[in-house]
Amino acid sequence: MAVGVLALQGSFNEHIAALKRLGVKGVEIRKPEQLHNVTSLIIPGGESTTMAKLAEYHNLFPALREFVKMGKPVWGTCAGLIFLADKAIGQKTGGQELVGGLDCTIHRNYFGSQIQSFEADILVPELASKEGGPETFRGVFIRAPAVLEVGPEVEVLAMYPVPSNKVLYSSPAVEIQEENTTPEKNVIVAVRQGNLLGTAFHPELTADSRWHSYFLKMANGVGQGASSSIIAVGGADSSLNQPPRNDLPIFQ
Ligand SMILES: NC(=O)CC[C@H](N)C(=O)O
Repeated sequence: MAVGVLALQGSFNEHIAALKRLGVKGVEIRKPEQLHNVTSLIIPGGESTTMAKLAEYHNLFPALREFVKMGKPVWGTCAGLIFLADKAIGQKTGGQELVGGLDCTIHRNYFGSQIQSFEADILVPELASKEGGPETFRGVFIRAPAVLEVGPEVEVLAMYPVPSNKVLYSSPAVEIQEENTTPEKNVIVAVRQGNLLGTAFHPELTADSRWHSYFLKMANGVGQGASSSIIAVGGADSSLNQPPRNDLPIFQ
């Protein structure tokens, strides 16, 4: 079956295009019953409060929670990561509904407002060991969240060293200090807990397909003996083992 992409708001088209580059069909999901047609799901970045209101309007929360509980692979990028968190702080007044499932606390706008958005190369040891290619990945952080605390089941896949004079929110993240440098806080920006994957940045806005390829392998149960369930689309390179394309971020 195909990969679903929650298509209420945000960068769902970009995820579908990234999947297509890997030869996989992404299916837009707007209604609860459409989740029956897919075996995995991407929740894109966008604006989580708006996305939550739309999800509520379409009565999607119970079906999304059920999808997560059934152990189906779900990847949340940015606002999608906020959706998957068990707890979010920095929410608008009145809060917002979350899907939950990922045992962590997220700060919704950890790095500040829209104009504090940035790009940075982040170290991605787990991704590089599974997908090959460079040890770093170009992280596009757009009014990005960060993970403040994780539970024991959560695997940290990437951290970003933020100079502590730029840290807007104090968290128990690890502090590192070298001589003659500004102390840095290592902030968690990518996590995995079983079937759930979360990235605070936007891999769908870069030409490096390794996070999509990594998720497709989760979705295909590679290494767990499950049979392949992803639909390949014609015309694109359907190999998931192709060397990563690292030419540029789509948006620079
Ligand atoms: N690029 C993004 O998805 C930003 C998410 C944003 N911080 C929110 O609250 O929704």
